[in-house]
Amino acid sequence: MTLSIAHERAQHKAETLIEALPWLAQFHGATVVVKYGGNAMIDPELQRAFAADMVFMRYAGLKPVVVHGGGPQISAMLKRLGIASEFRGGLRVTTPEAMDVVRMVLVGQVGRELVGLINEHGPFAVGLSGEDAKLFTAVRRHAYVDGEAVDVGLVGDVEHVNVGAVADLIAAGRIPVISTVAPDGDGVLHNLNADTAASALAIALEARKLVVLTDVPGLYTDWPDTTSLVSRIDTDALAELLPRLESGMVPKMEACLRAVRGGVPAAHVVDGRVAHSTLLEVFTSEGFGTMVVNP
Ligand SMILES: Nc1ncnc2c1ncn2[C@@H]1O[C@H](COP(=O)(O)OP(=O)(O)O)[C@@H](O)[C@H]1O
Ligand SMILES: CC(=O)N[C@@H](CCC(=O)OP(=O)(O)O)C(=O)O
Repeated sequence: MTLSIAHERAQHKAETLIEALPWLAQFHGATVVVKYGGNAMIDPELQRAFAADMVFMRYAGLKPVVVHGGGPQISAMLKRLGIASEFRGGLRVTTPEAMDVVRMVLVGQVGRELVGLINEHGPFAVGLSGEDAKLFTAVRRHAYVDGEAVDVGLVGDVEHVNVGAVADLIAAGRIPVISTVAPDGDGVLHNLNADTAASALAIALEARKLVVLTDVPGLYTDWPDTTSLVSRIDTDALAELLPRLESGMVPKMEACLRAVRGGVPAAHVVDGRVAHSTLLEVFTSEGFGTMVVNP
């Protein structure tokens, strides 16, 4: 390699590092809630990149909190066990038998794997479920299909968030990794949609950002027309668009809307198929994906 090429490469690396400076200054000390899901949770290389991003954020002085999904893993385990499973209005119909499997997979498998990947970098990640230290209290909810309320069994919304245990872990420099099952007021365990739970937690923690990983570049206002991808949308425009969105995006965009209306300054949907998508969103000037903000 000639000296000029080596200099050029070094210069490029320095430019990339220095581009992060204003974002490091802006977000130092900020709590960022990240919903981990989609391909980033299935592909081993993307899994490792995600774990590294959380540790990078932590060393950069931010306070990442991870809420993970696991829908595909739950479906696979239910199938292996011969337990029928279906979704209604974007929510899994959850019988008591299925609930046991949801808890086993989310808390005992998906959560554990992510904790292990993060902890390859040091003693950072601690796994919790909504049951731990009463983190979440669930209230049973219905799904809506063509405007009609339908019973989907042990499925809950977050009624109350008790941030104590998560705040303690953050204060101790840990990275909380949260699985979204939670008891209702009577102690009966419910299955929570992970996007919804991430949003409730971001509000309760007064997070500066909610970042939701998905398998598309962002929100399309006219799905699947690829020219309709938006980089920024305000909550009024999003609320107006929401009834016209298709099922996959509904819980995600509802979660972003609720978070921003609940006081989180910005919520982002980013493409988890791109390695290090969370870092790109937080530390680069272009941003990444779709950002939801107040009008
Ligand atoms: N308006 C839209 N903008 C973007 N994606 C959409 C839209 N409408 C439907 N989708 C679909 O929603 C999917 C994301 O939802 P889902 O698969 O439930 O997410 P995840 O598995 O990441 O939690 C996208 O992969 C896309 O196929
Ligand atoms: C009520 C409900 O549907 N719960 C989800 C919980 C997991 C989740 O939300 O995972 P993703 O983010 O990967 O979709 C389920 O049982 O699949």
